[in-house]
Amino acid sequence: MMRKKVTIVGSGNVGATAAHWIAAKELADVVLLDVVEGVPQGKALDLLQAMPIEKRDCSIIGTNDYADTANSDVVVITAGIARKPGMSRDDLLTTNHGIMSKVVGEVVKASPNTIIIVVSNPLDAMAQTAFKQAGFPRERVIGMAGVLDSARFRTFIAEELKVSVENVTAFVLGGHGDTMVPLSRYSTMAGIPITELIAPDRLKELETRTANGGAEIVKHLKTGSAYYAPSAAAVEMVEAILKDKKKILPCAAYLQGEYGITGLYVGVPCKLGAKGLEQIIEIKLTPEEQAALQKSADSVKELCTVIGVA
Ligand SMILES: NC(=O)C1=CN([C@@H]2O[C@H](COP(=O)(O)OP(=O)(O)OC[C@H]3O[C@@H](n4cnc5c(N)ncnc54)[C@H](O)[C@@H]3O)[C@@H](O)[C@H]2O)C=CC1
Ligand SMILES: O=C([O-])CC(=O)C(=O)O
Repeated sequence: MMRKKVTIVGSGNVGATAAHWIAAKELADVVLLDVVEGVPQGKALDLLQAMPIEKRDCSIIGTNDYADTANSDVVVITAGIARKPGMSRDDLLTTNHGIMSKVVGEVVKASPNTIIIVVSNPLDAMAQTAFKQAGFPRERVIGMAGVLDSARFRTFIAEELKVSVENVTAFVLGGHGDTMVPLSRYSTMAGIPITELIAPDRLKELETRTANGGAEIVKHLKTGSAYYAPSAAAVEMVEAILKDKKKILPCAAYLQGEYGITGLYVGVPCKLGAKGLEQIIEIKLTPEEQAALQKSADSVKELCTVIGVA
């Protein structure tokens, strides 16, 4: 059987670490691409030389040439600038919009049948940019944010309840920004709703920490933003697609009336399989939850309007 091929555009912190997770899981051959000469080549060669130690067989190449990315099964786009302390993700909008538009044009020429996973920020507006630029059906352009935000929420819940992270499920919906919507009502410990286990005030604190999860790490790092959990989250999506797992994950998807939202990328529960986005799961929301989701969608729309992709 031919191995699958995954291209990662942007070989910085998130991109290179995503390559690391893919290789460690032996999921696919990896092509790391960047505009900077030498960096993708050096990181790819270094990672490749870890394979005998890790007992994994993957080809890993670094390049500046999209010809090497031809016919990728999945392309993960992490190209762009990351924020520093004092910045919001929205401050990256114009620069990353320019980068995303260029990158997607090249990706699509080299791999017209690929599935694109967008990671660059501000996430939902960048997914919308990629979707419009690619001209692909919505099934093949998906944004990564909800898996990360939910993983943060799960981490905090597991710490609070002193249980294994494996026992905790959680959903965070909405745009990947301050207005994201951690859905405590649909989050569980061993199947028990956490709303029955954690007092409302404390739960609110965990939700707020989740919504500020990215900024908390930026404040520590000072030179950039999170990358271990973000890259692991993107790779969970890659794995669900390559293995046709039909896995339900919160992802940014182009809504066409679901949740009362049309023509916009927003984080919702999605089924991922070999075709990419295979289904959007509509869960019943309370009026407060629906209003919070709508508010989040409104802030995504504002950004999309600024860059002309609304
Ligand atoms: N969706 C999410 O949940 C998350 C999104 N991010 C975003 O992901 C992006 C990448 O973050 P990091 O890897 O930490 O940044 P980084 O600065 O370490 O890496 C970005 C890389 O993109 C490359 N690049 C810039 N323009 C390019 C182009 N035209 N073509 C190819 N490569 C290009 C740069 O040379 C650099 O190597 C940022 O926008 C960040 O905000 C980061 C974490 C989570
Ligand atoms: O905070 C950032 O800028 C990077 C990101 O999206 C996250 O870690 O959630």
